[in-house]
Amino acid sequence: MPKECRRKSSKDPGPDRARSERRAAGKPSSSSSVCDELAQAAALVAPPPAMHALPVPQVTITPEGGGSAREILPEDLTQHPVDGLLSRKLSSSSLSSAGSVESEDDVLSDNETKSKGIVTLEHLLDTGEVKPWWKLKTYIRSPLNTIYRRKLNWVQLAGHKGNFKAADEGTILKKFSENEMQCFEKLRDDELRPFVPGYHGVVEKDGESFLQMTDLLVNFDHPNVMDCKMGVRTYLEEELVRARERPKPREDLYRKMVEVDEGGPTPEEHRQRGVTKPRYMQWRETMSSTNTLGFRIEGIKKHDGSCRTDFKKTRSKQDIIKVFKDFVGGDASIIKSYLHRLTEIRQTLNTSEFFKCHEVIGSSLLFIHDSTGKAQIWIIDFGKTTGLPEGQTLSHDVPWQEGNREDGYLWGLENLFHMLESISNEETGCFVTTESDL
Ligand SMILES: O=P(O)(O)O[C@H]1[C@H](O)[C@@H](OP(=O)(O)O)[C@H](OP(=O)(O)O)[C@@H](OP(=O)(O)O)[C@H]1O
Ligand SMILES: Nc1ncnc2c1ncn2[C@@H]1O[C@H](COP(=O)(O)OP(=O)(O)O)[C@@H](O)[C@H]1O
Repeated sequence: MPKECRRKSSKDPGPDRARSERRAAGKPSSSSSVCDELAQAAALVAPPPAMHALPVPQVTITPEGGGSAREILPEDLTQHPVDGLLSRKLSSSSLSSAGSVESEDDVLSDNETKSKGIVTLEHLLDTGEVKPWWKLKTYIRSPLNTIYRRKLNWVQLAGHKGNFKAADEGTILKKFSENEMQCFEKLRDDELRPFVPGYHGVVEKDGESFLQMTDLLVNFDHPNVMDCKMGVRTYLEEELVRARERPKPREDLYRKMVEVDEGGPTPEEHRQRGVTKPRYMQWRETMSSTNTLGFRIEGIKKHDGSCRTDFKKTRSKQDIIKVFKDFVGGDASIIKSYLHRLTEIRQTLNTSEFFKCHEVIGSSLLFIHDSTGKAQIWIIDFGKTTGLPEGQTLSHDVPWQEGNREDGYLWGLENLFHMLESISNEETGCFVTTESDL
């Protein structure tokens, strides 16, 4: 897949390229136009079967995005990085929530590139309409615009910092990605439409392009949010090929690996102080439940404002069940609602034309519920979801082998479903939830 098909700001085509691509496609571009183990260096192996926030890292979402990762260039190296060989390992995502106006001074920032908590989004669009503050749930428009810039408190438990902006009420802006835009456009006519965020087109602001979409948290009151990244693989086959042909060990990924597991890098990688992207992603997959269950927990934000993103080593079924139970506060009815929604999603995925002919990599299921009992699950993040060549389809539930482009999405969904089902059964004593109950 070409570089422009990727979602992160650092890999995206950039505003100029994006603009000219849209121009070429005859699309409008005015600001009003509704216009991301332990592998030795060895061969690949198929995978086995209004916030009262507690202290969490705060960051300011800026148009520039997070810091860019420095790749170690071949000229930096004295030795060939990983002998051109790669093995299996794994990757992440993000979360959001409603909030209030803050002054510029209230906003903290840090140096990480990955978001892991409550963030403050800068408001980019202004319709000029002013509503009384008591009518505004998601954010408050301050009349003292010159003193306070409108900001939206949000929770982004994973994914890249700088990827989101606040927009008109009920919507958010995500940094433009050609790939994700194409997915949203195709999803408009697909059966999956009710399960993905509403797409409102591309918006250009201050020389940058964004995808405008519905803020899924807007109708929740102090929502609990969980991001589960789906699938057995979190990187594209092309990333593997590229790393094999031209390995670029990265120091930032090496550091992230060492932070979790000092023994993660091979002696060679320790010497280089760098690991390649697929190597890192495969390692992440193996450390977490991606390889063994086809999904993993990325982050959680609870109604009390507390956030957790330390799930890199959450791998066993028991640990995941514990996290889910804590997430729903032991409320069996929430689990039942989630099971119901998962059943609908599963049924729809089985008939969706879009799903049939796309490799779905790095996409997440966003679980949201609040104290009213409302519980929803949404399919988000299509930055690395890629169309297959004409006539090719995927089954999404067979093991991945390089070249078959399988993603293990349905296998993961099945495992996730059964895990929630087992919680439901436990929570309700001898009551057994079956599909006909849902
Ligand atoms: O979760 P951690 O361990 O921080 O690793 C991250 C996630 O896997 C990101 O995926 P996501 O955005 O889905 O969370 C991925 O971005 P891509 O999705 O672009 O692959 C990052 O790659 P780099 O951005 O290349 O560092 C990778 O460093
Ligand atoms: N439409 C949305 N409504 C509410 N929150 C969202 C929406 N889209 C994304 N998010 C939040 O932002 C996070 C990052 O989204 P994602 O699309 O995965 O970004 P990235 O491409 O940077 O990984 C998600 O985990 C979720 O919390």
